Amino acid sequence: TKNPHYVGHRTTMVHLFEWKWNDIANECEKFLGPKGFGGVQVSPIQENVIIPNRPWYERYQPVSYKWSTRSGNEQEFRSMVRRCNKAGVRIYVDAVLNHMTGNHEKAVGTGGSTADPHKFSYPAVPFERKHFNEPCGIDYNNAKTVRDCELVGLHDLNQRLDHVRKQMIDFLNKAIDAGVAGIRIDAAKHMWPEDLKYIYSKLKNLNVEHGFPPNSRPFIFQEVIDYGGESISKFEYNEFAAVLEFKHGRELSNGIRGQNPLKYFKTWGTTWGLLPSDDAVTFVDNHDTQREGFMTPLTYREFRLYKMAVAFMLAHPYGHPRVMSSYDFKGFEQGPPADESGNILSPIGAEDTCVNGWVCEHRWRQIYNMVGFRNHVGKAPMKRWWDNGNGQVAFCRGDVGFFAINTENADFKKKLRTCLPAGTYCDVVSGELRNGRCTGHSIEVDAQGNAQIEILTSRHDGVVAYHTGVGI
Ligand SMILES: O=C(/C=C/c1ccc(O)c(O)c1)N[C@@H](Cc1ccc(O)cc1)C(=O)NCCCOc1c(-c2ccc(O)c(O)c2)oc2cc(O)cc(O)c2c1=O
Ligand SMILES: [Ca+2]
Repeated sequence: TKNPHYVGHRTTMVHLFEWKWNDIANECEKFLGPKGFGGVQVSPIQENVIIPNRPWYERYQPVSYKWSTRSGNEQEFRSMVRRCNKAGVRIYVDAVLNHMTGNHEKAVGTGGSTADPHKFSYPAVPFERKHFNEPCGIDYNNAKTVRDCELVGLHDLNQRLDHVRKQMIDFLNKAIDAGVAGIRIDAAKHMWPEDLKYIYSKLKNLNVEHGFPPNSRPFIFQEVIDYGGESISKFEYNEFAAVLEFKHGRELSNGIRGQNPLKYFKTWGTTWGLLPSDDAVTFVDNHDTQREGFMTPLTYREFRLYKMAVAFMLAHPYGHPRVMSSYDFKGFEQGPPADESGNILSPIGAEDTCVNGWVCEHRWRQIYNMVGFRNHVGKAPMKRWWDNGNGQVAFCRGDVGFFAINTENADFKKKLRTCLPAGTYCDVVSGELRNGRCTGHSIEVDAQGNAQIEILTSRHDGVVAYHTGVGI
C-alpha cells in the first residue's frame, strides 16, 4: 500500500506554495501541528535559473541539485524538516527531474551557479550534452515523444543513463537522510515508468531518527496530468507509486458549481475512471491549474464554492487529500510576494494573521476544521448516502461523522438519519466546540439518530459537518 507516514490519526497535507523554509517551520509549530495537518508539500529545493520578473515557474527550471532557492539554503531546509517532524508534520519535497532549463543567455541560478543552456552545459551538477535527449517537439498522441522530446523547450534529461540516475538518486537520498517523508515527482508523465521505478528502487528507507518506523519507504506521488484522451495514461504509473489525480479537481468543481448534479457523486471513485483510492493524491486546485484560463477549477477566488469543494474532498473517504495554500496572483506569470531585491515576503504577520498578499487557505476555519473532521472519522466507511435527486446531498462516516452539502439555490431542510448517537453536536464548518458550547450552528440528534438538517441558501457556508468529537 501507499503510505504518507503521517503521525497518529493525521490524514491531510497542505501545499505551502513558494513559502520560505523558516516560515514553514514556524507554521508547523504554531498552526499545522496543533490543527492536525499531516504534512507539507514544499516548493522545489534544487537551485533554479533566475528569470527576469521572477515568474513562479522559474523554480521548475533547475540549474543544479544544490539546495539553494529563494525559499532558503540547506541549513534552513534541514532545520525546517527537524522542527516540522517534531511538531508531527511531515515534509514532502517537489523534485524536478525531467528537465533542466530552457535556453537562457548567461543562465545564473538562485545559488550563484552558472550554466550554458545553449550548449546543454550545467557544470554545477555536472550535466553536459550527452546526458540530454535530442531536442524534438512533443506530440501528446505519441508516447515516445512525450518522454524523449523537450517539454516546452526545456532541456530533456535521459534518465536511462547511469550518470543521470546517480545524480538523481543521490539528490533524493540526501533529502531522505535529512528527514523528509516523501517526494512529489514533477512532470512524471514525461519520464519513462521503468526509469522512475529504477530510481525509486534505489532510494533509502526513511530516517528513523525523525520518528519513522524502521523499513518505511518514501511516499512518492507523481504528477501525471491525465484527463483522458492522450497517449499516456496515469495507470502506467500507479502500480509502483502514488499518482496525483487531476480528474478529481475538475469533476468535483463541475459538481459543486451545479454543472453536474451532485447526486451523481454517490459513486465517486474508480467508477468515475479515477485511480484506486489508495493510489490517488487528491486536490481541488494546484499551483498550475488555479492559473489556467480553460476549464479552471474552483479556487480561492470563488471562495464560497471553493470551501464547499474542499469540504466535500475532506469529508469523502476517497484518496490522500492535499489542500492548496496560495498567494493572490494578479497575472498568470506572477511570482510570490517579494521585496524589490526579490526576497520572498513572510506570509504570517505580527498578530499571527495572513499578510503580504498571501491567501493561506489552510488557515480558513472551514478548511482546517474539515481536516479535523477527516482525522476524527479515519477509515470509517461512507454509508447512508442521501440526495434529493439533484444538488442536495448528505452521508455518514460510520457512526462517527455526518456531512451535508447544498449546491442548489433552494434551502436544504430535511429530517435525516445522522448515524450519530443521541445528543447535541456542533457544526465544525460554521464554528467549533469551545468551553462546552457551540460557537456556530448545532443539531439535536434523537434516540433514533435523526436530526433536522438545514442549510439555507442565505447561510455563509453551503456545507455542515458533525462528528462525535464535537458532541456536548
Ligand atoms: O505554465 C508554465 C509552467 C507550468 C507548470 C510548471 C510545473 C508543473 O509541475 C506543472 O504541472 C506545470 N509555464 C509557462 C511559461 C513557459 C515556461 C517555460 C517554457 O519553456 C515555456 C513557457 C507556459 O506557458 N508553459 C506551457 C504550458 C504549460 O506546460 C508545462 C507543463 C505541462 C502542461 C500540461 C501538461 O499536460 C504537461 O504534461 C506538462 O509542465 C511543466 C512542468 C515543469 O516542471 C515546468 C514547466 O515549464 C512546465 C510547463 O511549462
Ligand atoms: Ca523527458
